[in-house]
Amino acid sequence: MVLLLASHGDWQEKARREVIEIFGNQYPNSEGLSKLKIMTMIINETLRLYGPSNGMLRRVGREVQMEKVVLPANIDILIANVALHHDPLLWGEDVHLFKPDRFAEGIAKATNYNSAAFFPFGLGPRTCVGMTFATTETKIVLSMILQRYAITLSPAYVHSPIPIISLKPQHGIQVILKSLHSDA
Ligand code: HEM
Repeated sequence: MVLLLASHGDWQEKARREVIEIFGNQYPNSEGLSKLKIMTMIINETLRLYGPSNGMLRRVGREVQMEKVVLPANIDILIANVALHHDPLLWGEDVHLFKPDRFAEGIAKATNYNSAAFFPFGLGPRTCVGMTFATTETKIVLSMILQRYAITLSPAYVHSPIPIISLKPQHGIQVILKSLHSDA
């Protein structure tokens, strides 16, 4: 998210305005966190483009037919949510662009009510148990950064997302933080 906000100053500004409107310069509180609409859109769009999970492994228990495809028993399959998150048929030709507006009216609307189009935390009974914790933590940390710093991308940054168990920036993410308060 920090990378995407560093390279999309307009969204960084929108997110900061929302944070200041809701929290001012105070620590984030739980009531305010539930009101962060712009930030929720940004989190969802970030998870769509660069979600940590590359896919989910499953063992096929018994032979199943899915339309023309037959899956034999006892094979392992990878359900690549990352492929679905980048499918132009589901998201449109601008699928590779960072456009949080897609989520302006929620996930159901963004996916055209297709729950299998966006599942960064998995689907069904094994859905991530840390989902609420992870999103709440992200909102708190990001709010506190945006209250204090303007973020720009360092010229040293080289874009190279790489799947090593989860998706990682191969060479790290170098950003420049500029304090928004003269006394900080
Ligand atoms: C942005 C952060 C995170 C993402 C994108 C994420 C994603 C996922 C995904 C896709 C699965 C499903 C795996 C599968 O079905 O095979 C999963 C499962 C799980 N996650 Fe997360 N996760 C995140 C953060 C966390 C955190 C912070 C915790 C713990 C505090 C956590 C704990 C778990 C556990 C225990 C499972 C296994 C649930 C089960 O099998 O019943 N996750 N996560």
